[in-house]
Amino acid sequence: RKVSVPELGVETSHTDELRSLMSHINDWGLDTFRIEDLSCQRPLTAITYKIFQERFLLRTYAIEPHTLISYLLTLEDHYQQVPYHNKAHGADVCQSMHVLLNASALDGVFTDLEIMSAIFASAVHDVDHPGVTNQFLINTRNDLAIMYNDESVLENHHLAVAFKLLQADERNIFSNLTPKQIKTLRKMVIDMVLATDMSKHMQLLADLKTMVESKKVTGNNIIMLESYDDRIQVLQNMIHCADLSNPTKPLDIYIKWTDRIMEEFWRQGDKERDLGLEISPMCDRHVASVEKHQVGFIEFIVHPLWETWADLVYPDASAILETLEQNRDWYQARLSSPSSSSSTTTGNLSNSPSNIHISSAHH
Ligand SMILES: CC1(C)CC(=O)N(CC(=O)N2CCC(N3N=C(c4ccc(OC(F)F)c(OC(F)F)c4)[C@H]4CC=CC[C@H]4C3=O)CC2)C(=O)C1
Ligand SMILES: [Mg+2]
Ligand SMILES: [Zn+2]
Repeated sequence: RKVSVPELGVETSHTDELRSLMSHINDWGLDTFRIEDLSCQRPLTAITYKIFQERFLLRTYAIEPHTLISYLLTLEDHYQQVPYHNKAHGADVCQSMHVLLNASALDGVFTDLEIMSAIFASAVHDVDHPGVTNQFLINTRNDLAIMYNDESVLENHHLAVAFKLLQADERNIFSNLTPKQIKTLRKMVIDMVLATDMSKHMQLLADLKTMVESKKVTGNNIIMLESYDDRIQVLQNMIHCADLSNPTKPLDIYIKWTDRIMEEFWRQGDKERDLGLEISPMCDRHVASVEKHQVGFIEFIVHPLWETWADLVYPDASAILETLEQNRDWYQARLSSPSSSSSTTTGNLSNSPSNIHISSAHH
C-alpha cells in the first residue's frame, strides 16, 4: 500500500523556507536551531531524512519512506527535553557527520553500508539522554549504572533504546538488508556510539595520531584503510569529532551550544548540591567561569583532536580548524579583558592567579 509522505519528511507550514535551508545540508555551519523552528520542532527527522535521500540510501537498501519517517519521529520523541543533549544535538551531530564523510580525502573509501551506519549512529547517539553525566549516574547508583555495571552507562543505554525501537515492523528501516549486512551494521553502530564516551577520548586520539604518522594514501591523496580496525577507527574518530564540533561552528551558533551545555551542567550541579555530593567540574552555577572553561575545553580536548583530524584529511578540515582557533581567541579575549563581566564569580577570587583579571571586572 502506498502511504504518502510529506516532501521534506515533516509536516510544516514553512515548506519553502525549510526546503531552501535544507539545500545547505552539505555545508558546515548549517543552523540546526533554525531547522528546529522551521520543521516544527522536528530537526532530527527533517535532517536525517534529507541525508538519507541525498545519499540515495532509501533506494540502495529498499527502505520505505514512511517506515524511515516512522522510525525517525519515534527516535526523535525519545530524545529528552534537556538543555543540551536533546534532539537538536542529535540532528547537529548527524549533519556534521554527513559533512565529514564528504571529505575528498575519504572519497570512495567507505561503502554505502558503512556510510548508512555512520549516519544512523550519529542520529541515535544520545537518544534518551537524561542530562547528567555517567559519573553522576554512578555516584547516585542510578538504575542505568546498575544495568550497565558503571561502564559507558549512557552510551550503552542510547544504543539499547535505538535498536529496541527498530523491533516494531512499522519502524524497521533495515528489514530489507541481508542478515550479514544487519550484523555488520549493528557492530559498526555499537562501536561508533561507544566511542562517544569521553572516557575513551585519550585512547582514541592516541590511536588517531599513530594512524596519521603511518598514513598511506593513493595517488590522488585518498586515504587507504585495509582492515576493519582501521576503518572503524576513522569512523569512531569522525563521530567523536562531530560530537565535539560545537567550537568549530560559526560563533553565534557555538555560543548557543555553550549556553545549553552550561545550563545542563549547572542543573546537574544543583542536584549534586541538594544531594550533598561534591559538585562536578564546571557544574557550579555560583562559581561559573564559562569563558575559562571553553578556553580549557578547546585547549585540552577539542583542538588536539581537530588538529589531528585535519592532518588525516588534509586539506579538507583546514577551514574548520581556522574557525576553531578564531573562536578560541574570541573566548580568550573575553577572559583577559575587563569587560568579561559575563563570567561573574563570587567567593574565591583571590586564590588562583588566573582569576586576578576577572576580579578587575568588578572595579
Ligand atoms: C575543565 C577544563 C579546563 C579541563 C578539563 O578537564 N576539561 C574536560 C572536562 O572537564 N570534561 C571532558 C568533556 C566532558 N563532556 N563535555 C562535553 C561538552 C560539550 C560542549 C561544550 O561546550 C560547547 F562546545 F558547547 C563543553 O564545554 C565544556 F567546557 F564544558 C563540553 C560533551 C562532549 C561529548 C560528550 C558529552 C559531554 C562530555 O562528556 C565534560 C568533562 C574541560 O572541558 C576544561
Ligand atoms: Mg553522548
Ligand atoms: Zn553527543
